[in-house]
Amino acid sequence: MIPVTLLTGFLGSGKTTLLSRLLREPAFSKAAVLINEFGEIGLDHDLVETGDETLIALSTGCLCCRVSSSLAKTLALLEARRSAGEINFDRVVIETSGLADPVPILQALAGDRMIASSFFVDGVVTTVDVISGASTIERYAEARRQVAMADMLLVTKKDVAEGGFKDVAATLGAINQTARIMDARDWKGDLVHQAETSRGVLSASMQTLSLRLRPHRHSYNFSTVSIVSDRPLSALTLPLFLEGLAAHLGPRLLRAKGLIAIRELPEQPMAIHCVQHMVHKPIFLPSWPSAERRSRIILIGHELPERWPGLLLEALEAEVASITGPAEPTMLA
Ligand SMILES: Nc1nc2c(ncn2[C@@H]2O[C@H](COP(=O)(O)OP(=O)(O)OP(=O)(O)O)[C@@H](O)[C@H]2O)c(=O)[nH]1
Repeated sequence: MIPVTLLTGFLGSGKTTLLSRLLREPAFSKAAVLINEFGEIGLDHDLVETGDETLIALSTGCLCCRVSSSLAKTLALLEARRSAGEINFDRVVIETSGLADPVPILQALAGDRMIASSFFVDGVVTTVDVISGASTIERYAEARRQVAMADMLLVTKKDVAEGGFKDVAATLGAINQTARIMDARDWKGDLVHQAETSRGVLSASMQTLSLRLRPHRHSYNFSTVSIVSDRPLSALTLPLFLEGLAAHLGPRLLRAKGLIAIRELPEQPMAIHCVQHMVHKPIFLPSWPSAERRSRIILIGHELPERWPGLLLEALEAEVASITGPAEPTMLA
């Protein structure tokens, strides 16, 4: 039986960062990884380093609403290829989208006979951001369900807000009395369930949860805006763009992330991240992770305007180029 770890947590709470670290731990060095993102275009699979054949981006869309059948098919295919000796993995990690409800995903895993005969869930790991975790839990039912279903609650970004841990831990403990709560940096990948007990424990917690919380339904009409540009952007444009977005969209913007081709450094894409009001420090990757070299920016939130974020980026880029020198012709989609 192959263990499956479900890695969940609200938008921007640190799932991909944790996963990248986890895959360097010996216990996870032969893990197959399935990544699901909310937007139309995915980025996370480009930000995680692992063997190409065992890193699979599940068709974008919310795993809990639309793609649980593709999850079952993907696991079945992985198992068939493993049995045929074509690929090698000894565990699976599923990173859900930040808006996913874990319950329908666990139900899909438990309800499929083929999956249940080859895989078992060894734990639900939920990341919670110490900066915005408590307010997110208050505002979004999705975040509460992710916390309620967890076996491990991993508090992230403690390095940025050391003092917030106790408060977040108290909020988490009030929702889930049985999960371990710890600093994400201290977790080495140990999990709780064994093959023999996994199904019973999980169905008991799913039942308890369904008594406590209303059935799965997203709390808002979440949407995404994708911006794709095939010419490099000026490094100066991006902070202006992110500030402009934050100022105009306020709490409706939950997440912005992107991989950007920078005019000044075209061989090293810049990864940008905004999580609610917080703009994280951009990081230059050493090289492009795949053949796709266009800049891609994804915004996730509710009541997002479809057109003007792209127009804003274009206008700011033109303005910056007028000061710093001309850029190549624009191609924003
Ligand atoms: N300082 C600090 N930053 C962190 C930590 N964990 C994650 N981040 C930053 O938070 C931002 C979002 O992290 P991700 O790992 O992409 O979050 P995610 O949960 O995978 O995001 P989605 O998949 O979009 O839901 C990035 O800029 C990370 O570098 C942490 O422990 N400390």
